Amino acid sequence: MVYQILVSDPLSEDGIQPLRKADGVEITIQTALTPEQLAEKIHEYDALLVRSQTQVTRDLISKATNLKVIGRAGVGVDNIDLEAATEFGVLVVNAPDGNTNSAAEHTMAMIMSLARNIPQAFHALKHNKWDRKSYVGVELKNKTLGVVGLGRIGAEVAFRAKGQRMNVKAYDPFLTEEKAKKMGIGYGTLEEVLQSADFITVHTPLLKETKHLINQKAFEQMKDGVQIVNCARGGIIDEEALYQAIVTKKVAGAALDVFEEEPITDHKLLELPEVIATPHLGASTKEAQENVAIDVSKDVVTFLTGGLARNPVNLPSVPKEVMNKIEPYFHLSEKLGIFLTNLTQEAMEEVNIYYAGDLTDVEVSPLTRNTVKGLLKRHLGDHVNDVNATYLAEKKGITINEHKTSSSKGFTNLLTVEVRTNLGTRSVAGTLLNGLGARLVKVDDYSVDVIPEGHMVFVRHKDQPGAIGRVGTLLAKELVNIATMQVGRSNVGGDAIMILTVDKHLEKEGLEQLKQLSDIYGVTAIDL
Ligand SMILES: NC(=O)C1=CN([C@@H]2O[C@H](COP(=O)(O)OP(=O)(O)OC[C@H]3O[C@@H](n4cnc5c(N)ncnc54)[C@H](O)[C@@H]3O)[C@@H](O)[C@H]2O)C=CC1
Ligand SMILES: O=C(O)C(=O)COP(=O)(O)O
Repeated sequence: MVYQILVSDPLSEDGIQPLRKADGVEITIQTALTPEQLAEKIHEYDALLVRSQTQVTRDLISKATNLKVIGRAGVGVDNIDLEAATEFGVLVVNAPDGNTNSAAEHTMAMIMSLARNIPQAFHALKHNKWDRKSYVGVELKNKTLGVVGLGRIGAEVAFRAKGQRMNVKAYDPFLTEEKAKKMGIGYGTLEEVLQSADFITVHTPLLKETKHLINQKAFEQMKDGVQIVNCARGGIIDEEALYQAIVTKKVAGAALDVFEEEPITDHKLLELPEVIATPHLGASTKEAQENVAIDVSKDVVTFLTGGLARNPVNLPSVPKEVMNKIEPYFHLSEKLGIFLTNLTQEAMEEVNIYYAGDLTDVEVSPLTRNTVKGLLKRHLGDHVNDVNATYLAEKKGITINEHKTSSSKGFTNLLTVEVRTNLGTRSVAGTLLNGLGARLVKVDDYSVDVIPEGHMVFVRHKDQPGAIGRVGTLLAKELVNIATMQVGRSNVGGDAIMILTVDKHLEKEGLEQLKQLSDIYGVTAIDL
């Protein structure tokens, strides 16, 4: 299998070497496609690599029938419809660390350019004007820099601003007073930061909650003559409100690397002498581009070839040590889901997954997703994967609950899956036996010992002499060879079950004949 990868934005050639060197992948670089051209050819690709230009919309993703992964060579994923990607089972990975330094340096360059009017003075000089009077600046020393969003880039900017002898005051929902103290910076609410800063720089992602975070009301709270920097995302600052704040002299200057709409050349903010700007250059350094392209290329290849991506955006990332512990259970968890979904004829309302024994002290959410994938596959097919399994379950109104329990029933590890429908509850439990592999150990209330593999026939019957023989005889007549058989009963003469593993899939006709046998309550063919 050769995976087809499309690179639709300019990526560093040195950075995509991991892709070029990988076996089983073929790269196509086409960075000038119109949205329509991209939509037309996207179905040919297994992976798409982008920066911030390509708009990866729901419509595009819905046409990408072979797409498995979208790699964003950079941080911001606001150009990718994450909900659609998740729904269609497409993993999104980004490269969150590779351009932090460049973005922080660019922010500092913008702050210093603003403070000393460097772009304006240069522009005048280029136009033969030796003007020293108009471009008197301000020092950074002892001024307060308000940092809104103290993540990777915000923190690097804060660190550098301290080097300029600035006082730094930051607001971030995850920032505590203690952490701020350790970093040697001030801590405040958004309002306190806005009120006290001489320069304000934003470093949040663009989210519903951060759209127009800096709006007219925010400008009103600021000091007169404040200077504003946005090297994060257009839209965090309300451009109309910024324009008004500049023309009314509330804001003395603004440095913008990003805009609500990009690319843009004729914007009324660009006509103001107080505004300096760059065309989204924060991450445009040789080093950053190489870093992000390497990171994202590695993740895309790893994921396509069955590995675990380091920087998933629409899946929680799982540390390697945790993955090593839970990986052996993956096979079992999916099989339990598939087995149980075959026993469940009615619509699932609730799924409870119980982890016991060795599984109580590790992060098990990847196993939960895998079990849910197994549960949904029968009706939704291969369209269900680890990315969209829990999302699709929730969309179908199925509640998924994960429980850790001390009741491991004597097994060193035990995974129990229980499905509730309007008719009651069905459950199946499995364990991983040291050196022997996976086993089904319980179906509803019956204890069993079955390898969850291959073709199976699950029979519910009355515990009567001859019931087992009749099933065996009929299967022999259908030329279905029985490999193993497990029986269990509630009490003598009561309800009982048989789990047969057989050498081939039991066809519908054979199934119907089995159901007609006396003392048989139900028969299900299960292919694991
Ligand atoms: N201009 C450019 O070329 C570049 C722009 N960026 C942009 O910079 C931004 C920050 O990137 P990173 O620092 O890597 O991300 P990050 O995820 O490390 O940091 C973002 C921080 O914003 C905080 N935050 C979220 N909502 C907030 C709110 N309402 N108020 C205050 N803080 C809030 C988060 O808690 C987090 O600490 C992103 O929007 C990214 O796309 C990143 C690289 C280059
Ligand atoms: O990483 C980010 O979020 C950036 O904004 C960089 O964007 P770019 O890859 O330069 O189009």
